[in-house]
Amino acid sequence: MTPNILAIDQGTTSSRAMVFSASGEVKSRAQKEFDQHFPADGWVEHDAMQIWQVTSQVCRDALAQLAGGDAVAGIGITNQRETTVVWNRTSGEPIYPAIVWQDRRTAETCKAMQSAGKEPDITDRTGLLLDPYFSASKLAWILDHVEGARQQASRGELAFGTIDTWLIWKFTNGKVHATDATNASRTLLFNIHTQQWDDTLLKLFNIPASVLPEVKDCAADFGMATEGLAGRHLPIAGVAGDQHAAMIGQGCFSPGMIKSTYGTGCFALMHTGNTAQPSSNRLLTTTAYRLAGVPQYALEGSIFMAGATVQWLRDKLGIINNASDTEALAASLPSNKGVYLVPAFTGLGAPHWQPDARASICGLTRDSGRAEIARAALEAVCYQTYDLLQAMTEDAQMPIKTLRVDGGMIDNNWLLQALADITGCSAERPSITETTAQGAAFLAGLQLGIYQGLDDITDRWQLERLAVPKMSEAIRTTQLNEWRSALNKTLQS
Ligand SMILES: Nc1ncnc2c1ncn2[C@@H]1O[C@H](COP(=O)(O)OP(=O)(O)O)[C@@H](O)[C@H]1O
Ligand SMILES: O=P(O)(O)OC[C@H](O)CO
Repeated sequence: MTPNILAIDQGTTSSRAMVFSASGEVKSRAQKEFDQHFPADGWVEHDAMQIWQVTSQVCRDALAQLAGGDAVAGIGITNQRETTVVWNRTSGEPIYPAIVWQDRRTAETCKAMQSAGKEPDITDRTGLLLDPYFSASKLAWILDHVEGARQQASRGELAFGTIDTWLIWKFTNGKVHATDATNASRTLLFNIHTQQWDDTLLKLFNIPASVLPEVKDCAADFGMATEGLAGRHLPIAGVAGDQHAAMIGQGCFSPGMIKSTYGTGCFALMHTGNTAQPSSNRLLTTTAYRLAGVPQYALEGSIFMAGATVQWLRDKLGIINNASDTEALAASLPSNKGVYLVPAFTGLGAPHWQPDARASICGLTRDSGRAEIARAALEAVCYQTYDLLQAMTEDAQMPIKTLRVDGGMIDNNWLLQALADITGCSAERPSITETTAQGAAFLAGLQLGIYQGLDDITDRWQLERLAVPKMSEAIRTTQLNEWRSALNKTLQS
């Protein structure tokens, strides 16, 4: 019997379930969006119960599409990271909506802690910055704002989790309260060097240890899923945050390998080996993955608006009908004609971390039209990637070995080539671009003995298209200088 694996990719806007065969082909898939709630300026919430219902529904749908003889050996879970859920251990009901990673309600708390000089020590322990993005201040907010929550927590009645932990709890009917080392690494409560919850950080954020889940390897026994699967019982055997799972799916297992995902935003991670490399460029240091108790580390940089800028062209400017229209528009021009779009719509992420910066378009003339703007939107992603790669190679003190790309935006062949041209680095697109779900399936497969080790996974990675840099050095330098000038104007305004 061929063993298949059910991979769950619980993202920010939708839940996906995909069944992969042992050789890595997609046998079935189902996807469903869920509601986004914006109750106040800068607040973003999800209904954790709805996430559970939608996620278990897509699992049932993907399983129902399988042929009668298709056996499923187990489940891998990957998820939007940092999003924070607190629930009652007895009722299994959340005590407050999930506070999403994008939520900024704790900005003032973080600023006050920064002013009190707390950030350097926190960064040393966690590899992260003192920012509302991460879970700790969100968790403290829930405990402080839901009536009676602190008392319930002190009686051991509450559980905290990121979305992986919440789903594991629901699938196992409250039998397992666990997370993996990558998700734990995004909470600001986990020491990435000792790979344990850190008492100093718990004290600093006023978090009782009683709410925390057990931290396991990415390939481990996370219990038996007995709920939500229409009567099936399947072991949960692999868990990783989505960007970390994409590293696994892209086979980035040695220092200098980078995976960069271009969806709504862009997240680039560079493997840096078995020591956590601190950043002097305000990149994040994080656990890339942990197998058999041994952590591997990565440097991470994020761009807030990648495909989201293309959505803006479609939904707000109305200059394209579909995201894919940008490809022909960009290709229709012989050059960018000096037009640059700095997509700081929600501030700028790494390495700038300027939450108050706002977007701009520079270099417009009477002659400029939709093609110039569409091209500038695509090029912006390439310049920002260049900036991240520069910061990464400087921090890691190692050259780039490979740049593997994925995500919905990278279907765009013009963008793929521009990425190689502007970064000066060959960009590799794999045949299966659902690398996040595939990574979760690989992790479960490792635990279940379907794969014997990482070499098995490396062997399964297949190149679909390679973009080699072709742009002349002179044009590249000019464009990078003009980008820098547009960026500086934006940062100074
Ligand atoms: N051919 C294309 N060219 C440019 N952008 C695209 C293209 N196809 C999709 N996108 C963009 O990619 C994003 C969708 O990618 P996806 O990986 O599904 O994102 P996410 O997982 O973050 O929801 C959208 O923001 C869309 O605008
Ligand atoms: O759900 P995505 O793909 O937008 O990813 C979200 C990230 O994990 C947030 O850190």
